[in-house]
Amino acid sequence: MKIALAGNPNSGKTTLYNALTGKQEYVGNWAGVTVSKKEAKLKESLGNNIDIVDLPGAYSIRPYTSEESITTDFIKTENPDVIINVVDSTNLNRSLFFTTQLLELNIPVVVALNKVDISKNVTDIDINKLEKELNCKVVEISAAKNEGLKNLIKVASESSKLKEQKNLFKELSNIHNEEKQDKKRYSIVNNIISKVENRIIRHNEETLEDKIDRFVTNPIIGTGLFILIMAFIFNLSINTLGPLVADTLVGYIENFQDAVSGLLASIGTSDFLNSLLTDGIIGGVGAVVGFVPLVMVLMFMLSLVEDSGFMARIALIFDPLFRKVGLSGKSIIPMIVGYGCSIPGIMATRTIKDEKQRRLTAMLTPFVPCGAKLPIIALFTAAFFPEQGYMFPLTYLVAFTVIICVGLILKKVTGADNIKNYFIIELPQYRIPSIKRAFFKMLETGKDFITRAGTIIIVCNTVVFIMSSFNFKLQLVEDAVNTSILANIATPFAFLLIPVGIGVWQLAAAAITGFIAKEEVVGTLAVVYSMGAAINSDFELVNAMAVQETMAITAVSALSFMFFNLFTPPCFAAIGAMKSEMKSNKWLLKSILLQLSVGYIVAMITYQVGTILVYKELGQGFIPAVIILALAAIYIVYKIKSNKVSESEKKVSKVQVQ
Ligand SMILES: Nc1nc2c(ncn2[C@@H]2O[C@H](COP(=O)(O)OP(=O)(O)OP(=O)(O)O)[C@@H](O)[C@H]2O)c(=O)[nH]1
Ligand SMILES: [Mg+2]
Repeated sequence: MKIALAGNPNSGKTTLYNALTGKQEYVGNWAGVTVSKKEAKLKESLGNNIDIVDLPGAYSIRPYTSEESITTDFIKTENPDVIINVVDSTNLNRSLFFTTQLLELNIPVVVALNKVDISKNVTDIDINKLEKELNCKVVEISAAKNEGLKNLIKVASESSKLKEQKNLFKELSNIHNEEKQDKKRYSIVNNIISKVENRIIRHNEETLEDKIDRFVTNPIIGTGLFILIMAFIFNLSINTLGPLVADTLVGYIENFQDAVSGLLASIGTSDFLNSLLTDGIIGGVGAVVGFVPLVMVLMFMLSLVEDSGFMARIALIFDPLFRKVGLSGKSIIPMIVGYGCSIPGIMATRTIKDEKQRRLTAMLTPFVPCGAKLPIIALFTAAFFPEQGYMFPLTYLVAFTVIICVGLILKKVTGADNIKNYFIIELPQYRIPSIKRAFFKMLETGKDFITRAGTIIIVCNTVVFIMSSFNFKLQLVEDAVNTSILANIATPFAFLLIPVGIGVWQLAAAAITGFIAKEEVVGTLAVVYSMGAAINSDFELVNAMAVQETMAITAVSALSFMFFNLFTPPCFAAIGAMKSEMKSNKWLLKSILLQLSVGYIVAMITYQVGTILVYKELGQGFIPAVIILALAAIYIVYKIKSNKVSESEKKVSKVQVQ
């Protein structure tokens, strides 16, 4: 038997799905979290041979956004045996519109009145009357508290056997004008509500929550609060709790490295094999894994903030700003999700209706520093700016500025400013965040990171180590690494990076491997500079002096290298996600070119301007840098001009048609 979970966004379908199947799918306290359907078996303790399908939230059977159409398509084509319509009981009024539509599909429907744990003190719903009005079973549950689930499954199984569920709303489908039909439907819903619901707190009464919201959604207070919370979170994960855990872990890794090295020496393996294993693999992977605790602490904290309902308010505050750059407030949700990993972030763009805005958001989302970029930021800020604790959060602020500036340029270049859109985000209820959920999310992030370290990073590091140990004649190059295969391949790229201030083959090699996986930037640096012990165990993140000495670049170059890695195209996997979401090779190519140029130019400006300001001299490749910048400026101006011309041509041709 197949049960589909359908309902409005944020009604708790995924929470129910997780409770029924034992899965840990992403639950967020805002609308539009689930963007593709998920399917799994019901837990044995609740029943046998039942498949549960979780669907993206929808307000209507007639789809308005691409993830809503997944829901409609699924229900129409896959014929589930029964639909559980998950309804947020604190918001019955809005939910029933969709319920009445589901009831017209000739598939048995059971209404699961969810969140009864919190709705009892705002509203009183007469279940029996509601069942009569809708002519379907209504079951009270709390997905979050695991209440009423057994009964729900029992009722759903019984209902699935119903051959015919008499539909009380047939007359509606006879109204062919959509607008009229919707109006009629609203009036029917309102009529039902007036009979079954007795709200203790009326919709138009100001609750405590409303009062808090008036305060929090004030742009200045909200932004200030956001910055404070973020600063606290960053501080905790980068300066205190994170390093404390990282320290212990790095201690273990170092002991392991020594043990393996001792063991190999006692067996008498060759020097090369010994150093491949200890420096190349354990050292390189260890350099990456050492940062996992930071990422985990960060994810834990962000998940708590998300769950409290605060992030949805932030989206609302930033809406006007995002709108100015041709995006919508909805664009901020992919970007918040993108903190963890760009891939789900890019997928979350599906909730954006307008195709162009959707693609633009997918283009910009990878500029948000994802979890895999965190080791790069942590390493470089800690090694080159050990006294300037603000450098870490500042990096995120730079990323935000880059997004806004690039968005603005894109808007001018593509003419996306002509799009009118309305931002509807439901403000979810505030609540005490779930430690358990945050904990699971943290574990999952850690697991992902370690899995990647154990697969792709090991492979990359082995290849990098071998390539940096041999020359093209396959001779070991021991002391003259500058003649290694890796050095030979990376040198031409390093040449291109001279105006960026990072024209050394080691850095070029690290940046190239970063396209495979961003963690590998740190992994490669650990190999090419043999600095497995970059993260030391003396209660500070990295051994700043040691790193500065081995890398021998200026602080300004280090910053430029960091920006280059943050803003050039993301890893292969994220590029794949961009490809599948944009559904156009032309757009994909444009995005990659855009990201390459943005990364290059931001890093170049940082280096050239920084060198003049800090060291009072001209940076390397100053002249080429000026030329590149001038060309870029000319190109942008040209594009904007030609866009304006084509806009006015369009207007002219419209007039002619009329
Ligand atoms: N108090 C309470 N909160 C709940 C309950 N069920 C779900 N929630 C919360 O409601 C919010 C939305 O839950 P989700 O399961 O992500 O909602 P969804 O319907 O899958 O949302 P979309 O995927 O956006 O369509 C989360 O913050 C949940 O923790 C419940 O029974 N009680
Ligand atoms: Mg969901």
